Formats: sequence, structure tokens, C-alpha cells
Amino acid sequence: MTNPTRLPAWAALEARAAKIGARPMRDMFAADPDRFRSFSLLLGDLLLDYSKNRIDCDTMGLLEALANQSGVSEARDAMFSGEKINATERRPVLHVALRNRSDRPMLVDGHDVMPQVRAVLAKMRDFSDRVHSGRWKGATGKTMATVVNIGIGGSDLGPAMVTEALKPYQRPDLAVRFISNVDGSHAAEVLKACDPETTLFIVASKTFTTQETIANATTCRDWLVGTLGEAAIPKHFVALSTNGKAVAEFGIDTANMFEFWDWVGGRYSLWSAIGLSIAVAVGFDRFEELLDGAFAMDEHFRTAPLAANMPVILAMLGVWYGNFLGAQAYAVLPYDQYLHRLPAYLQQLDMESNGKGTAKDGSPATWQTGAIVFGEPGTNGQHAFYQLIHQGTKLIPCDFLAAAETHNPLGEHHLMLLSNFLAQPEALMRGKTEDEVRAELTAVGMSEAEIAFQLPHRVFSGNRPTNSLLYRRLDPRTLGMLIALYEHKVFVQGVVWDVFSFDQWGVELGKVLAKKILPELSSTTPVSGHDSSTTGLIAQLRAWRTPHPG
Ligand SMILES: O=P(O)(O)OC[C@H]1O[C@](O)(CO)[C@@H](O)[C@@H]1O
Repeated sequence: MTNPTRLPAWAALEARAAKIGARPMRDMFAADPDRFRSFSLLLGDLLLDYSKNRIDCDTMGLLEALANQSGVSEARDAMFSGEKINATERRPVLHVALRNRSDRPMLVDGHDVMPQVRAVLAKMRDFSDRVHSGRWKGATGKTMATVVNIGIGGSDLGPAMVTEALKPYQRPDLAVRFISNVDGSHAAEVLKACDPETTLFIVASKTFTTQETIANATTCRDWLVGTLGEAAIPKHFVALSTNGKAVAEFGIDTANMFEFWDWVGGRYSLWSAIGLSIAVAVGFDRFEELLDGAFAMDEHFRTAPLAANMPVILAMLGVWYGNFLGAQAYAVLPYDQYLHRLPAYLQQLDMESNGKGTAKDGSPATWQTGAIVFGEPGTNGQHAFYQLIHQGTKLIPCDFLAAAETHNPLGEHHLMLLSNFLAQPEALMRGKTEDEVRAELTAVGMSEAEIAFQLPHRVFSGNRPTNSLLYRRLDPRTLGMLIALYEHKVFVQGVVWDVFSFDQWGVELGKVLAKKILPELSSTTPVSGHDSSTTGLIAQLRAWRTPHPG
């Protein structure tokens, strides 16, 4: 494969960064009244404004050249055609098949997977309709009042983020809860609010071997069986998995299992059966609108020229900052309370996909790869970590997101929210010069000596880059577009960085060690084979822990 640093566009971008990387955006705005028009893109109800970046047309041309030279178009086509691009697991990557709303076949090993995909969608529709409408009854004949999704990582974050985002579309008398953490407090607190007779558990696990999920599912099963008996399980437990054997061994009838396939990555799985909790929460028609939105973005990604391709533009801007201007992180800042789980969701999507230090040929990646992703909803984040983004020593590009229309028109709230959504990127771009600060302090009558002391602390360098994603309304279709936008962005970056974006070997070592340590915690024999820190911590835990039965 390609060492990206050897591509002609890479050297050209290094030169470009040295030349214009620090050029003030406020000057570029002043010089070009058409800058917004040149650097924004409207796709349906989604607008990307990327004009507040340290770019000009030549830089964007070079970034496009880098995408071209890295083989982004070919890699994208390989993904859509079912090639085994998840090479270390020897699997295709076809989450796009799950939301393929066209008649086009999607091939895995020469077989069209669309009939299977449609069959599972039909089964999901039937089931979610019955639960959503109250026709699905529990073992004692009662309608379900609470649905609990038990899963972790991709089997939790996607459904949890989407059900939060689509809260306005939920039936108010059907609560949807999530248990992910192996910390028993998570299950305990969720179960406190549940009644066994009216609770449906959805056990979501691609592998059905994940320690946390099996532990939580076992606890919930014991809780249910304790009141209603074993015979209640079929009415209160369903499974979402690729592993029918393990589902059956756990005690869930595979008739109550919703299947998906190994060509769906965990963090790309909310479109599959893993989305059942979403369908139950908002109804299947809304779930299909989510798929429609993702499909619209897929079609755009598949067909638009790279220079006018939203995921490619977002990806290449990330490459510009990460590889040429020294940024290590980026912030996701939804000015939309319903998207409060988006940063956590994107952390897995981005960091588990591109947090890799090995190039595809096995050599160390000597260039920067996946960024640190963090964020909070605006305006909360403004009162927490924005200080560092405005005046800190680190360059943190940000994505700002907001809806033009709110689901909750309460007084001036939405206008206040939007004014902040607009003000922060403007402030980050413009900054505040010494002259501006001096004029301000002089106007309030401050002495020259005090001004001299205060001034450097009150100057904002500005020139801090942001993207603004503005959408009409946070509805299922728009949400589908947004999520697919980020999925493809991450994909493009993985191609440019020459890493395998669809495996996650880095999470394995800790899992193996945890399995070894587990029995050591309740044993009294001296531990061996650990470093002195781990040994010391185990000893202190043993000393402090009160033995509990079981
Ligand atoms: O759905 P499963 O198999 O329980 O896996 C859960 C999560 O665990 C991981 O494999 C890594 O911890 C994620 O990639 C995945 O989303």
C-alpha cells in the first residue's frame, strides 16, 4: 500500500502549510466576500460551512489531490462492491447494504445479501410494531412499559445516541433504557425503575461473548426469573447477534433472535438488527427514515466528485490539521441537547476505527493517524473546556452542529442557542487583537499600568478553525445523514492514513488480562506474574473489600 508521506501531494501540502498555515482567516474573509459560497455545501436539509478553516482554493485542491493519490475513490468503490477490505479479519465492510434503499444488489462472495437484509428488516418491523403498539404482551399478559437494551460499545452507543436524539418521536409511555457497564450499579439503577411484568430485555451483542453484556444479561435474566420463572423468558428476552449458537446456549430461543452478519462492524451496526431498540422506541417507519437519510449520504459519497463530496471534505480538513498543522484532537459540539451522546458515539466510531499505529503493510505509521475526539453539547461546553480552545496552546478544530428549527419552541431559548452556535465559531476565527482590547480597557477608564498587565491575558489570537453543520430539524432522516457523513469521513481518513479502519485489535489485551485477574481478586493465595503496581493494588483491594456471598 501507499506510505502517504511519499505521495506528491503530501510534500506539496507541507510546503503549503508552511506558507499559509498561519495566515489569518479574518484577512481571508476580508479579502473575499464570496468565501462562504466557495467553501460551503448544501445537501438536502444539511449545510456544511467549512469557510472558517485555514484554507484557500489551492489548499483544497491539494487536499483533493492527496485524496486522489491515496486511492480514496477506488477504496470507496471496493467497500461498496463487497471486497474484503477488513483485511485482518478477512471480511467485507457492508454496513451500506443495511440501508441500501435501491434495487441494486450488494454482493458478498458473489451472493446478493439484500434478500437477507430485507428479511431481517421485515422481522424487525413485525416485532417493533407489536411492542410499539402494545400488542406484544409479557408472560402475565401485560403490555411492555420499559425496553432495556443490554449491550456495550457499538451494541450500545449507536442505539443509545439515536434514541436520545429522536426522543421527540418516542411514545411517552414506553421507556427505553440502556445497560452497558459491567459495574453492577448500572444494572441495579436501571432495574430499580423496572417492573418484571412489563419489561422487555434486548440483549445486543455481535459476538455474544462480550463479558460485560453476558454478565448484565445474566443478572437481568436472574432478576426476571426470580419473579416470573424460567417460562417467562421468551416473552421478555430477545437477542440481536451474529452468533445463534451462543444465543441458544444463553437460553434465548433463536426464534427470538434478530440476525446480522460478520460484514457489519460493531461500531457501524446501528442500521442492523442492533437498531431494534431504536425501532421499538420511535416506530419502524421512523427507523426506515433513518436508513433513508443514511442512504442519501451513501449515494452522495458514492457519486459526488471528491471536491464536492461532504465526507471527503470533512475528512481532508481533518488530515490538513492533523498531519500538516499539528492538531492532535478535534471537538464535536452539538448545539442540540438531543445530540448529547453524539460525542461519545463518535469517539468509538473514530478512535476505534483510526486509532492505529501500523500501516497496512505492517510497518509502523510514522505519520499522525486518528485524532482524539471529545465534546459536549453547546452551550454547556462553553462553560467548561472552551477556554482551552480559545486561548490554549493547542490547536483544536471543532465541528459545531445545530438545527434551524427546534422540537421545543420555548420562549427565546432556541434563538439564544443559535446565537451561541454562531458566536463561538466567529469568535474562534476572529479572535481579539491588542488594539481591540486596549480600546475596550481604555473606554472603562483603566490605568495604563493596569492595561499593560491585563492586555496579554485578554487578547485572543483567533484563527482557530471550525466547521458548522446546520440542518433544518433533527428528524430521523437528517440524523441518518449526519451519522453516515461521519462514518464515511472516518473511512476516507483511514484510506489516506493507510490503516485498517475496521478491526480493533487494540482492545483485546486488556480484556485478556481482566480475565486473568478476575479469579485473583477473590482468591487468598499470593498473586504472581504481575508488575509490582498491579500486585500492590490487588493486595490493597483484597484488604479493603468486604467479602459478599456469591
Ligand atoms: O457486540 P459485541 O460483540 O458484544 O461487541 C461490543 C463491542 O466490543 C468491541 O468489540 C470492542 O470492545 C467493539 O468493537 C464492539 O462494538
